[in-house]
Amino acid sequence: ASTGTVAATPETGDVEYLAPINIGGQTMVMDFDSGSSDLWVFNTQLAAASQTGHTNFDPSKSTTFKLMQGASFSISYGDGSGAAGNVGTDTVNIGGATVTSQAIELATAVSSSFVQDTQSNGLVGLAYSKLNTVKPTAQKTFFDNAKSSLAEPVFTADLRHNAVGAYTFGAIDSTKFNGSLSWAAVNTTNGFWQFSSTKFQVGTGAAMTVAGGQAIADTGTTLMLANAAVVNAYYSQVTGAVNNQTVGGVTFPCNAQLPDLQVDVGGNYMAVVRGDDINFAPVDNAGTTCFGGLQAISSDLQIYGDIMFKSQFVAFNGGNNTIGMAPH
Ligand SMILES: N[C@H]1[C@H](O)[C@@H](Sc2ccccc2)[C@@H]2OC[C@H]1O2
Repeated sequence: ASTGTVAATPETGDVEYLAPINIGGQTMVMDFDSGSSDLWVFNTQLAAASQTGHTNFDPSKSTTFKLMQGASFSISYGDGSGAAGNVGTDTVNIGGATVTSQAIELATAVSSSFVQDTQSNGLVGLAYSKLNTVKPTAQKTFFDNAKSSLAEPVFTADLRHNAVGAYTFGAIDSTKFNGSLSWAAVNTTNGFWQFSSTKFQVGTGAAMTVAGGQAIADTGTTLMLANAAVVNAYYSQVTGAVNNQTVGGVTFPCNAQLPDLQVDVGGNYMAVVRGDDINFAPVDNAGTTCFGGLQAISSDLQIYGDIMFKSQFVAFNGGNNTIGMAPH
């Protein structure tokens, strides 16, 4: 039984968290994404202009790479970005956890936001394999393939504000969080790490309820996207907060005192998201106006992204489909 741990390094401004994987002897720094289920890479098939600035996997240099005849992928993400291409298999090693025949999706087209993001050379999808986009046959995620050989059928995300954290496969390091993990049931119907989240509390204020509220834990989303009623209640407590359509969301004075936000996870745990972490980044050069890390989403499915992960250590249990959280 194996385990594997890799450093999770934030891009400047905590925009995303990157970690190295080894594919057929080549190290690729990747964006680990618990909100999708494709492992795709920048590679030597891409147009030269798209390859510029990236590490490009070269299948011809891997003695273990095999093309998957007739297979292709095409993925679109929540933010409108996307990638498409063909598919092969190779040995993938993430910090010591190894899968010998992992589907590697080789992009032949990627959207501009990926090309511009030169720190990232692809995504490692860690949601449920039912979301995988490979045709004619959907492929398993690295975690799904590795699960049976891991010491425990789990992976964990220990993401930090402006500091190096870790992704671990096969073990839960209890020195990385305070107290004990609170576990919630995962609803796997949509293929996400989805749980009920219906209760909220802004600072020490009154608790509020969003009937039927659901959320997903998504390491690939930078911010925290919650129900508009919750977001409005939160920013009603922040002097100078305005919904700034030009900038694309709520801003406030950078010196604002931001309350903590508590969100329930699975009905029996209130996860505290630190107010400081909800001050995401300045929008002006003078650094007087800041953009909120908590923003409204119109869909019923809330997306708890890196803003939440900076306050909460998260364990994903693929053995019993539960999600564990504890403050860190
Ligand atoms: N699960 C997330 C995914 O990882 C990113 S893909 C991505 C796009 C551009 C830059 C970096 C990553 C996208 O935003 C939210 C959702 O879709």
